[in-house]
Amino acid sequence: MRHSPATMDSLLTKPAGPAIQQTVLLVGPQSDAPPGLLPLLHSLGAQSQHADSGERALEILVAEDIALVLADVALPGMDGYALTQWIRENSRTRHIPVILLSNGVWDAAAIARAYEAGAIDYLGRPVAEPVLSSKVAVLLELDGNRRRLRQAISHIDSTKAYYESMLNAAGEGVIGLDRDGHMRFANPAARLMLKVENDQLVGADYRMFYPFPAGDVPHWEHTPFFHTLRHGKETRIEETIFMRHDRTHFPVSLCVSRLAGNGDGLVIVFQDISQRKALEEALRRQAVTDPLTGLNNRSGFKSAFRIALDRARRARKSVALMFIDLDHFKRINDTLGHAAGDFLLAAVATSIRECVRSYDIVSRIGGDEFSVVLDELDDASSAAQIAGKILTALRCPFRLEDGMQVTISASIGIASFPECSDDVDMLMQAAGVAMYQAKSDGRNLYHFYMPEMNAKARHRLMLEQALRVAVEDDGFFLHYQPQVDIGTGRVVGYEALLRWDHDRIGSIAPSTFVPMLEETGLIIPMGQWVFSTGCRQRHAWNSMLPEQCSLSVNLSPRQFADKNLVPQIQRVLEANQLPPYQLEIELTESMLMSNTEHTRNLLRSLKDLGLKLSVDDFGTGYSSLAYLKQFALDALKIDKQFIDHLTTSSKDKAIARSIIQLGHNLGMQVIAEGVETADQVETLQQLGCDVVQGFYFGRPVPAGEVGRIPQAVAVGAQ
Ligand SMILES: Nc1nc2c(ncn2[C@@H]2O[C@H](COP(=O)(O)OP(=O)(O)OP(=O)(O)O)[C@@H](O)[C@H]2O)c(=O)[nH]1
Repeated sequence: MRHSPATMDSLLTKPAGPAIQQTVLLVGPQSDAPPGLLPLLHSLGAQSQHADSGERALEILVAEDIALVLADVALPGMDGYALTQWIRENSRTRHIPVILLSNGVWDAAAIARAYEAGAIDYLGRPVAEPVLSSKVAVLLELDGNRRRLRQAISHIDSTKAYYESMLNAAGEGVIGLDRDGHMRFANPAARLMLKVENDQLVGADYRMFYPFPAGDVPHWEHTPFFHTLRHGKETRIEETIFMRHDRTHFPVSLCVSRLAGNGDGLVIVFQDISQRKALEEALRRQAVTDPLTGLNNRSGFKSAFRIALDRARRARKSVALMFIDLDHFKRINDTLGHAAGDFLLAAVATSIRECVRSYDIVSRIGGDEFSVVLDELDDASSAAQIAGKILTALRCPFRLEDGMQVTISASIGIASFPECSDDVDMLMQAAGVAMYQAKSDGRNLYHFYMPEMNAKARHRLMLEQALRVAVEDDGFFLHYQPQVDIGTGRVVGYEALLRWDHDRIGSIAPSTFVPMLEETGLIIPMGQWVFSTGCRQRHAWNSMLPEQCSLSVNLSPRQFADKNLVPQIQRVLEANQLPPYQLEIELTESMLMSNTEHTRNLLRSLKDLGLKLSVDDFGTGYSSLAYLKQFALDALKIDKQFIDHLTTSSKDKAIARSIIQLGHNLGMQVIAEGVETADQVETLQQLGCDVVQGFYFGRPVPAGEVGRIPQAVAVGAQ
């Protein structure tokens, strides 16, 4: 280790440790101490020890730290020469200066003998006090310097050991570079990370660990290290690459500082950040991957889609975005459980993957929503082929973990670049709109986005929002339409019909808002409202209407599936003291078709309550009639579409006749809906229909106007 002279000087002049204690050993007769010596020692801060023989002197020399020996030549036993020689030959004492004293004459032979033995000087007795003083003072000063130097070296050694142990223990790699970029030092951590031995490293230049792309090796002066050297400013590099001795690379973060002191070199402290980077990468991957299917998640999809669009833009190719939403997936979860749902989602992911090319981007962007980006298409219409292929693949039964087979379908919306838009979000929105169109057109379909869909979608969104407001703010009301006994002309019932008038749009058709209520689930609170409002109203009419006159209320599929339906109806009946036969529930064929335990239990419970049950829109749904014998139903309602052309179409007439006969044969009443003319009434009379309902007898009216409806009318040509 090199030190500047200034540093060395300060080490020598400023004692680094405790004050120096010097002892002078006088060997000879006690009374022969040279005059003035003891006061001199006192003035120099030194002390004395006395030995009257050479052997005793040896004991003291071994035991104590002596600064100077003044020994008589003539001693009992071992003489001064022998003592001096021993001192010189002993490693512990060889540095101690010895001055020999003699009462005799110092002739040439004696002087030669003294020097040969290792004495530093000789004096004859009587000793001249000034001579002795000057020699002792000089020798003690030299000894003092030696001791201070020894202290300083020991201090440096312990400081060095301290820093070395810190460097050795440090987890960070520490490399020392000289001003030309040559390595001077590397701590064990640096050597371990660089996989290099100390002797291979020291003297090698910075390129050993700091790689550059081939052909672009900057001169030392263009490195960040040299920059630090020149400007003295610490440089931190959050991420760069270092090279191991085996030429493999690894990422590091580092800090370069100029060495303190003469600034002749640099110290680089670095950390291997491979683990941190791997963790970051894992987190990044997690952030873009859907753990269930291993596909991109929504955010992974968006960035991959963005890249695909940029590429297509440059290559002037088309990109098609498909939005795939499974149909009625909720049912799978509800009936088979969430775990089966998850299993199916993973199987669907695999199935979709198998329908596309390996480089097409497949993602799961939500619960049961997938997307496919068909990259670099020559023509967007080939997306149609792939959509068809996906629909077919998804229609194939999937086998679940327990061996059970399930069949599903999907609805697909397709939007293409550049036709629809060149913006990621707009394309996603367009594909979503097209997908909803496919859903509302019956599902298991694909649709390409068309601009007019957007307006429709916006309109629908607006309506949906208005619908929510109306549900909360009591924006709905009921109208009541009379049902007339075709034989007597008496009003035998009223059908409660839900109505909605929007402030700005005006009256909105039930065919528009009822499916929306159903889809949004708002039908549950609305259905409840219809029951309680209708029943309250029916109760209020008690004095005005005959006791047998019933109120019919339509039930939606969601209400039908609602477990709370029966207790709710029961509560409403009780709250309004309504006898159950005054309430008729209108069901649709599709509800009755699902011959599940739930359906059977529900219908049984409704019947047990004493309610009347009728089948609405009969003849428009499924062709199976098996359910008619399964359940105890009270009435069939012939759909308006068979009534409209009843008098002109022999087929419609035949259908109406068949329905009436079927109903009667099964012990049910038959009600004709949408009756608008006297001819229709007459025909229905001829066919034996029981009850008629339609504009001919009265439009649906608010509750307040029901009182004005005559309770008996003339029916047809009686
Ligand atoms: N098993 C499972 N189900 C999920 C997951 N994420 C969402 N879902 C369910 O997927 C269903 C998605 O339903 P929707 O798409 O709204 O409706 P749907 O029943 O598919 O009906 P349509 O889309 O109108 O044909 C909901 O019931 C969600 O609870 C999931 O990670 N695992």
